Parts: sequence; C-alpha cells; structure tokens
Amino acid sequence: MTVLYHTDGSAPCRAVRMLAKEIGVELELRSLDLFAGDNMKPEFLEINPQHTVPTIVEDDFVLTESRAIMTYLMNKHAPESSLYPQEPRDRAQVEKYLYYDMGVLYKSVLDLFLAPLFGRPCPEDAEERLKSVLVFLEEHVLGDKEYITGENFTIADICIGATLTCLEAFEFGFPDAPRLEKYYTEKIKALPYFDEINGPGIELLKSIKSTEEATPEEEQEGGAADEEAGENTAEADANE
Ligand SMILES: N[C@@H](CCC(=O)N[C@@H](CS)C(=O)NCC(=O)O)C(=O)O
Repeated sequence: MTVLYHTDGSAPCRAVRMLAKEIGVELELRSLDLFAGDNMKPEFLEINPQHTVPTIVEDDFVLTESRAIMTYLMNKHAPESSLYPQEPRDRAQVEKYLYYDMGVLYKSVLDLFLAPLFGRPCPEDAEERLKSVLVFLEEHVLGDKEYITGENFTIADICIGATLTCLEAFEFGFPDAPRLEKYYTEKIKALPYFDEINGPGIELLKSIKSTEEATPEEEQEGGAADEEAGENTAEADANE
C-alpha cells in the first residue's frame, strides 16, 4: 500500500492523486493541515525533514517531489502506458514539461498567489510574469496540438493541468490564452475524476481568496459567523 501525505489545496498533491487514479493505484490518503502546522510536527519531520507534501511512504521507502512521485508510480505500476512513453525522445518531451511546470509555470503561480498566503513577498512583476508564461504555453507549447506534447494525453497534462486549477481557484483566468482555456476546460476539467480530486481544493483556495479580499468589517462579520458555527476560519484551515 502506498501512503500519500497530502493536502487538498496543493496542486502538486492533486497531480499525484489524478495520476494514481488514471493508472488504478490505490493510495492511503493522510491529510495534513499546513496552516495548522501539521507538516512541522516531529512525526512528519521524521518522515520528510523538508516538511513538504506530497510525500509518499511505502514501508521504509519515502519519496517527495510530486513529479518524481509521478514518474516512480508510472515506472512501478504502468511501465507500458502511453501516459509516460518509453521511446526516449517522446519521454524527454514529457519530462521537459514536468520540469517546465516546476521551474516556470508552477513557480509563477506560487510567486503570485501562494507565497503571499504564507507571508512571503510577492515579486513586483509576478502578475506580468504569469501572464507571459500563459501566452507562451498558448503559442509555443499547446499551439494547435490537442495535448501538451502532441496528440496523446500524458503525465505532463496531469502535472500542468493540476497547476492550471490555481488559475481557476484564484479567479485569474486565462488572459490572452483562449486555446489554453479551452484545453483546460475540455481536456483537464472533463477528466472523470477531476471534480472528486480537485473540487475541494479549488473551493478551499477560493474561500481563502475571498477572505483575503474581504473588508475589515466583512471579515469581522465572517469571523463571528465562523465562531458561531464552531468552524475554523478559512485561513486557519487553508492549505497551500
Ligand atoms: N516541488 C515540490 C513542492 C512541494 C511543496 O512546496 N509543497 C507545498 C504544498 S503545495 C508544501 O508542502 N509547503 C509546506 C512547506 O514548504 O513547509 C513538489 O512538487 O512536490
């Protein structure tokens, strides 16, 4: 059994879960609340001193980094699948976009939306940077293709598709990238397991966004309502 430490709000965690669903691997989910500091507790630090999710554990084998987890699960459970092609050049194209997502697309999303939630500074040009990355994806990656690397759905689509959920959650949309938006709607959101895996995380991020944008008066009202309902505030419950 593969144990996955995860949190709903995290796009990399949801990428791993979508991949597992795609290839029929059962995961034992263990949810961590990052805002409550679950990932800094000694029992988790013992497993992953880097305190990040996703993290998988299989007996004494521990693996972090969502893209490494995805390729590991493919190699172990579905080595013949076209999701992660065997032909070296085809595989290289898929890997290129896993790295592109980590180093460029997800990084831009992190800088603009997620870093500020964790009290880290948002670079001044973060919004422009994300817009230009989306136009690059539209024109030079997707182009007229059906999927990220061509005519086949691969783990690069799962990885990038998970990152694109943040554009929906933070209501940024797809400025100047209509084909990318169509791709997200028709190829990613239409996946049969999409809502089950991504719905709660998208809603959570949306609620964080609206709490951040609330006026102090609204926040007070919301806070009182939350207290009455005996619930955590969105921030306290939020996960990156
Ligand atoms: N590159 C890593 C990123 C992992 C990461 O930063 N995860 C965030 C949630 S999206 C996290 O665990 N943050 C908590 C922390 O860094 O302490 C991956 O793709 O797995």
